[in-house]
Amino acid sequence: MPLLPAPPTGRDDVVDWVREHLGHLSCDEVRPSRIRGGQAAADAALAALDVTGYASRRSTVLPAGSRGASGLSPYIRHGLLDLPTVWDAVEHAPARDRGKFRDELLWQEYARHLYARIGRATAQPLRFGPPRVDEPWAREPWPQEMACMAATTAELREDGWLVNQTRMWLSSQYTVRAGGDWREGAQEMYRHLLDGSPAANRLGWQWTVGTGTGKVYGFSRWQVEKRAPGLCRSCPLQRACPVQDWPTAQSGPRVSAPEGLRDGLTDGGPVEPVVTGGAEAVWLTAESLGDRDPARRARPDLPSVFVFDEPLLARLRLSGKRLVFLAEALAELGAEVRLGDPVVELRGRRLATTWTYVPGWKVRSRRLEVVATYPWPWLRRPGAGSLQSFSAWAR
Ligand SMILES: Cc1cc2nc3c(=O)[nH]c(=O)nc-3n(C[C@H](O)[C@H](O)[C@H](O)COP(=O)(O)OP(=O)(O)OC[C@H]3O[C@@H](n4cnc5c(N)ncnc54)[C@H](O)[C@@H]3O)c2cc1C
Repeated sequence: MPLLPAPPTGRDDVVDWVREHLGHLSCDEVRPSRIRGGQAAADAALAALDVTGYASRRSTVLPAGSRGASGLSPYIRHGLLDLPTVWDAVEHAPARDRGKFRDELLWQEYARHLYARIGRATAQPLRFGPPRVDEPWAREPWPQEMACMAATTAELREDGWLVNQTRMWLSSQYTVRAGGDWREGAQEMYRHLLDGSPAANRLGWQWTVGTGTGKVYGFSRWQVEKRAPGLCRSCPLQRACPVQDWPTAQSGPRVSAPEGLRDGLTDGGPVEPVVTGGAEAVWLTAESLGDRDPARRARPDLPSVFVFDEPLLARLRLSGKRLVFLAEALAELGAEVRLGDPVVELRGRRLATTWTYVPGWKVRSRRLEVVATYPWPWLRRPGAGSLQSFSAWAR
C-alpha cells in the first residue's frame, strides 16, 4: 500500500500511525521521544533560544537543568531550522557565547561540506587508522553497572538525543577503550539520535577516535566528575572504576586520504532556482522537512509529497522515536505520504524540490522527473579548499 493515510496531528495518534505503517521498519518498540517533531516545536525551541553562558556550559552533562546545549540539533538536521536562521538568532548574545555557538554551527556546515565533497567515503578513516587497543574488552564494551554509561545509553534510547560531551564518552569508551569498530558504534548511535546524520555523526566519531585528527579523545573518570558531579557517587563501581585512568590507546598510522579531501570542487547545488518545466508537486526529503523548505516556499500552490524510503529504512533499522519525529513534521505540513522506493513512488510526476548535499538524493533525483530545483540554504557556500581539518576549512 504505497500511499499511506495522512499522519494525524495528535501525539498518541501519530505514534499509533507509525506503529501501524512503519513499525516493521524500526529496531525497537515505537515510542515517542520527549522531543517533539514539527515546525511549531522547532519555532518554539528557536524562540526560547538563549545562549547566555553557552561557552562555559556547553559541555555540562548533569544536572540536566544546567546544560548550556541548545537542543536544536533534531530541527537543524531535518531542515526545520536552517543554519543561517539559527546564526542570525544569536546576533545579540554576549560576544563569547555567540562566538562559541556560531563555531558549532560552522562544525555542522563543515560536516555537510565534507559529505557533499567525499560522500560515502566519510565512512572510511579520513587520515589515520583506527586506534590500536592493547587489550580489547572481550565480551562487552563496558560493564553494565557503570553509572556514566548506563545514564548515557538510557538517555540515548529514551530521548534520542545527547549532549556533545556524552556522545564523546560513548564513542571513546566503545572504540578507544574497548576496541570496538567505530563504524558499528556510529551506526548504532545513528539509529537512535533524532539528529542522526551520516555527515555529522561520522565526523563526530572520526574526531573522537582519532581517525580524523591522529589524536584520540580519551574518556576517563575525570570528565565524569567534572561534567556530571555526583554521578560517580551513585555508581556501584565507584571504588573499582574501569575508567579511573586515562586510556593508553593511540591512533593508528597515517592512511591515504579519500579522494577530494585535500582539494577538489564541492558540488553545492544551484545558486539560483533551475526551472525547466511546470511542476505538479513538491518532493520533500528528510533534509528539508520544514515549512520554509525553499521549494515549498517558491511553490506554495503545489501539494507536497514525501516518501518513506522502505528499502533504505529496512537496511537502516532506525529507532521508532525517529520515525515518530519525522511523522510529526509531515503531519504538520499536510504532506502526501507514501511508503516504498521513491523512484517508483514518484515516477511520472513532474517535481519541484530543494537541492541537497546527500549522495542518495542525487542518485534518486537523476532518475526522477525533477523540473525545478531550488538552492540549498548554505551558511557558507562550498568551495574548493582543503577539508582535511575544521580549522583548514574554516580559514
Ligand atoms: C560521536 C559524535 C556523534 C555525533 N553525531 C551527530 C549527529 O548524528 N548529528 C548531529 O547533528 N550532530 C552530531 N554530533 C555533533 C554534536 O554532538 C551535536 O550536534 C550536538 O550535541 C547537538 O546538540 P545541540 O543542538 O544542543 O548543540 P549545540 O551545542 O547547542 O550547538 C548548536 C548546533 O550546532 C551544531 N553542532 C554542535 N556541535 C557540533 C559538532 N561537533 N559537529 C557538528 N555540528 C555541531 C548542531 O547543529 C547543533 O544543533 C556528534 C558528535 C559526536 C562527538
